This record gives sequence, structure tokens and C-alpha cells, in this order.
Amino acid sequence: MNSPPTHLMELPRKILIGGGVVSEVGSLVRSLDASATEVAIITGAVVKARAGRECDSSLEKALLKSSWYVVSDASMDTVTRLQNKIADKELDFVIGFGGGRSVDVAKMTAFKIGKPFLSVPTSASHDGISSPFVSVRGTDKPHSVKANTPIGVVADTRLMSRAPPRLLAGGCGDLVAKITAVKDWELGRDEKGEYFGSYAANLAYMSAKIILDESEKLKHKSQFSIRTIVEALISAGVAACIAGSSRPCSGAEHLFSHAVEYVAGPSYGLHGERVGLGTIMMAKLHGLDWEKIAATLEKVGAPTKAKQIGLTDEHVVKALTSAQSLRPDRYTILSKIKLDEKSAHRLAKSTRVI
Ligand SMILES: NC(=O)C1=CN([C@@H]2O[C@H](COP(=O)(O)OP(=O)(O)OC[C@H]3O[C@@H](n4cnc5c(N)ncnc54)[C@H](OP(=O)(O)O)[C@@H]3O)[C@@H](O)[C@H]2O)C=CC1
Ligand SMILES: O=C(CO)COP(=O)(O)O
Ligand SMILES: [Zn+2]
Repeated sequence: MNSPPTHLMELPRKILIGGGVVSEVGSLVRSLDASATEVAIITGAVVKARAGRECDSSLEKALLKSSWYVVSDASMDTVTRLQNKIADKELDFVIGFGGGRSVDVAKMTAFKIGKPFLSVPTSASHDGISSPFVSVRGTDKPHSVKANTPIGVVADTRLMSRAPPRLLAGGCGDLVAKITAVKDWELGRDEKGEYFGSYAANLAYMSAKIILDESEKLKHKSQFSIRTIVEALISAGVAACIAGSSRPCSGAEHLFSHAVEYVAGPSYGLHGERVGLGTIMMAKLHGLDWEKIAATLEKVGAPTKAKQIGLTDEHVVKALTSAQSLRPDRYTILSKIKLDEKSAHRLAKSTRVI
């Protein structure tokens, strides 16, 4: 048997979580680097208007100079523009403050200019908040690529509780996905001899299981529910750090989501919403209890039907039949069970996704 691959595991050093912790961003930066003087903050317009002042005053209190940049898309063009703007600054940190888009753009910009990255997510919508992976448009890949792990994470559950509820439900979709993602990884091990990290796989699986076990409580969207969901997302991101790839977190259900973006466009549903739909269908292909997954998603307010996010039957069938070709090197259930239009339609129909 081959020895496992070599990779450098980088994990976040400090994770601050709780209601109102956005007012401690400055002190966390200080605690990570006592001599820091200047930071760049990459954010979105809505988040800046809602919580920019609180974050800014925490930086001022910690005697940190800050420059703010507002982004409205997650593309390599935006990353390059930012890189040019901040290249001549003496920055100690780049901070991503906002939803997945802002966090990703900041993570990629920090990676490009070789500066430490601090993740300050304001929505509990996916596991990129603590992982080294970024999904930006304009790379040659439809899936995430590796940058650097955030050196710290500041997760303000109060700010998250004020985000649109869809984002939190999307986070649950990204979490239940780990059930099929881990199954796909096992398949890669069993059928292709791929390296399988049991620890990372178990960690990712656990973050899905908590959503399945506690969906009744989670539907109330209290600060406690948000805390559970964020911890599970952070933990899934850490599983990806340990695995050295997004393998424990992303399988055929993510391929379906990437394919939806490809065939229908990026504006159909949130990442976690699309992934949740994919999980229902891939669970059926794996012979798992897909009805339980659908019931869980429904309970937490995530879509279980394609039309809820504006997708037509044709979009779904096309995405199912093209998904695996977007990442041929990632062996999944769709490599083993090849879907044609007829079987894809049957799968989507039988799981009530269409
Ligand atoms: N790195 C990775 O591994 C992964 C990355 N992604 C990427 O993440 C992005 C999707 O992230 P997602 O968070 O779902 O969506 P967005 O980042 O697009 O955020 C959606 C909206 O919610 C707003 N928002 C965020 N937080 C709050 C808040 N507290 N209060 C009010 N409004 C808020 C944002 O405002 P504003 O206008 O201020 O931004 C934005 O308008 C995609 O680009 C996707 O590709 C997805 C999965 C994994
Ligand atoms: O969304 C992700 C993990 O939840 C990243 O997955 P991909 O590597 O498939 O883009
Ligand atoms: Zn995901």
C-alpha cells in the first residue's frame, strides 16, 4: 500500500465566538501580533452599513490603522484590483468581514500578497469561514482552490442572527452535505485506492450528524442554534485543513451545485441551498436515508425542491448529467453510477427534487 500524501496542515490559531464579538476584532488582532499597526478590511456594502462602525471602533481602540474596501462579487478581477490597491501598504493583516463572498475575496487577496488572513464571517452559510479554500470566479476551476488557512476566526453570533435566515439554512445544507461527501471519499478509497483520512472524515461527518440529530431545536434559530451551526461549520473547515483538500466536505452533491452554476448561472440559490438539493439526490444513489435528509432540510427552512430556487427540471437534469465532468479526478458516486437524461430525471423525480 502507498504511504499517505505529505501536506502541511495549517489550522486557525485563535477562534473567538459569541454574541457581540465583532467589537473585539481589534483586540484579537493585537493578541495575534502585538506589534501590528495596519490592517485592510474587505467587506460588502450591506455588512459595512450594518456593523462597520462597531468593527472600526474596535480597531481604533486597539490603535490599528485600517483601510476599508467594499466588494460586490467574488472574482479574480476583484482580487487583482484589490491587490493593486493595497500592494504598497505596510499591512500586517487582511481581514475578510462579511458573507462568503467577502471572506473569499479577502482570503485570496491575502494569499496573493503573502499576508496573514483573519476571517470575520457575518453569516453562517458555509464552511469556507475556517478553511484554506476559496471559490472565486475567473480561475480555471469551477470548484474551490487552495489559499491559506485563516490565522484567526471571529464569529459574532449576534450579527449572524440578523443576517437573512436563508443564509443560516444554507449553512445547514452545506453541513448535511458531509454525509454524502464522506461516502464519496470512502468510495474513492475502496475503488481507486485514494488516500482516506479517517480522522478528517469523522470530523466532517460529525458536523453533519449534529444537524440531523438537532434539527428540531435548530429550526428556532436562537443564538444557541446559530452557535451549534457555526461551530459545526468551523469544525468542517478544520476537517478540510487536516485532510489537505476539500474532500471530507465536498463530493457529488457539491459537483451538482457547481454544475447548476454552470448550466443555469450563479444567481440560482445560495451555495448551501444547491448543495442541500444535491445531497438529497446523492444520498438516494448511495442507498442512504435521503428522506431523513430532506426532512431535516425542510425543518431548518432550506429548500428541498429545485423550483424553490428557480431551477427548472431541465436545469436539474443537465446539472446531474454534467456534474462529474467538472471534476473528473474526484471520484464520487456519479463516477460509479453514470446518469443519462432518463435516469437523472428519474432520480430527481423519485426524491421529489423536481
Ligand atoms: N471558500 C469556500 O470553501 C466556499 C466559498 N463559497 C462562496 O461563498 C459565497 C457565498 O457566500 P454566502 O455567505 O452564501 O453569500 P454572500 O456572501 O453572497 O452573502 C449574501 C448576502 O448576505 C449579506 N449578509 C451577510 N451577512 C449579513 C448580515 N449579518 N446581515 C445582513 N446581511 C448580511 C451580504 O451582504 P454584503 O452585500 O455586505 O456582502 C450579501 O448581500 C459564494 O461566492 C461562494 O462561491 C461557498 C462555499 C464554500
Ligand atoms: O464548498 C466547499 C466545501 O463545503 C468547497 O467545495 P469544492 O472544493 O467542491 O468547491
Ligand atoms: Zn460547500
